[in-house]
Amino acid sequence: MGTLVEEIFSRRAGRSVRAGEIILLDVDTIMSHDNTTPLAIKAFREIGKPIRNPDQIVIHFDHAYPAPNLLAAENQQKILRFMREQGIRHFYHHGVCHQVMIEEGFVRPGGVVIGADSHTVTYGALGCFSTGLGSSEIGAAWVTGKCWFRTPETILIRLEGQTAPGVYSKDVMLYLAGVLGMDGATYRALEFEGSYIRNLPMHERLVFSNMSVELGAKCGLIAPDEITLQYLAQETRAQPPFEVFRAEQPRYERVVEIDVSGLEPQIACHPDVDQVKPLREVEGLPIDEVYIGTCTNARYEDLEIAAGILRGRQVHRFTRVLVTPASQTIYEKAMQNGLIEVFLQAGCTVNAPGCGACLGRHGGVLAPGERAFTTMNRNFIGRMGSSEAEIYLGSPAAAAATALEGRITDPRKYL
Ligand SMILES: CC(C)[C@H](C(=O)O)[C@@H](O)C(=O)O
Ligand code: SF4
Repeated sequence: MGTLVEEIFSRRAGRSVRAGEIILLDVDTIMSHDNTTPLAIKAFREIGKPIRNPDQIVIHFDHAYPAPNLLAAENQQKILRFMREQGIRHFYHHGVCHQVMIEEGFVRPGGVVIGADSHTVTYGALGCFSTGLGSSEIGAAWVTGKCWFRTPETILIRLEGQTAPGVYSKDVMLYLAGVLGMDGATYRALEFEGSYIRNLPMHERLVFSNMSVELGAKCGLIAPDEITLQYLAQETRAQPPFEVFRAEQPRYERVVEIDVSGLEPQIACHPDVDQVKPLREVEGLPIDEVYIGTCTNARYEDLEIAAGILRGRQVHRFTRVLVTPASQTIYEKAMQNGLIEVFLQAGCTVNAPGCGACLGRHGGVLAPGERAFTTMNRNFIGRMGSSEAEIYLGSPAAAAATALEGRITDPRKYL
């Protein structure tokens, strides 16, 4: 009984848990990656106790992979040695950690997953409580297999209606970021529901959970349903049976209702994710780099939408257009279905799956004065390289249209 997060915590604890309560829970999986594992190892060594269960631990190389410099190479070498020493088998270098976690079946409705990465919240779209933690907390969880949480209060986001052509879940989420603001959900659980969500395919639902942390949320949950179960069966290695549950007589701290029917394509402007406007208002702004990638919007369907716009056309001569599929599986499917060919023929650069240009360390770093349009989730100053660069966020369709014109372009023009 209660909100989705109370429901998940109660099931796990075997008794009724309510918002505000601090609770110690067994976790299913503990995730970290090339960027955060070294500090977790340090914390683990300081604790000086053995790993409870190496099979609970999943480590990814994705943030700067293949290593773009000596420091990254040495860190990855150190992690590989640690995994061998500790018998950690779940190691992936097959794309952005969050996408791979889902594909490989580590994410289940009712599950509890922690990760040394803020976008661990992504798994909430499958009804899994998941949240990002600091590396030392992760090192401690390796030893105990547990983690403490303060059960968050919940803000319900009720989304009704149907979006117009050219408007995607990314536009709706950006609009919500504009409404709530960057600290609008600090340490709250977000719960997404309504007729829009119920009809939404999983790849679009994932955008809401993924970007929940941009509003400060501890998690972003969607109740598991038929769409969830089908997705788990068809797109992941997760093994049934799966728990299906919903919020029962929930008490919400706040309810935000949005009718998505009237929305047009949105854009988050430099330098914050809540600087959101209808994209039309900044149309024509010149763009040096377009980046279609990340754990937010580089799934197969995102690439398909972008390719649909780029097919048979050429991207602007002086705009770098980078496409980085979220995972190897997505890359492979995109290749089999001719999408990679479309990107290459249009003049895009297709990068190895992973975080790519997102962190500003490799794969498309921005120079001072450059301006990027990307499908990412963050656009704060310095995110993609120079602190004098600007970043704008939008949907894959808007990114593709912008790539063609070399300036911010309304995707509806190319539908
Ligand atoms: C490097 C990592 C800790 C970071 C995060 O936690 O989110 C990164 O993935 C990001 O998106 O900024
Ligand atoms: S793709 Fe970007 S936002 Fe996602 S985990 Fe990687 S660095 Fe973080």
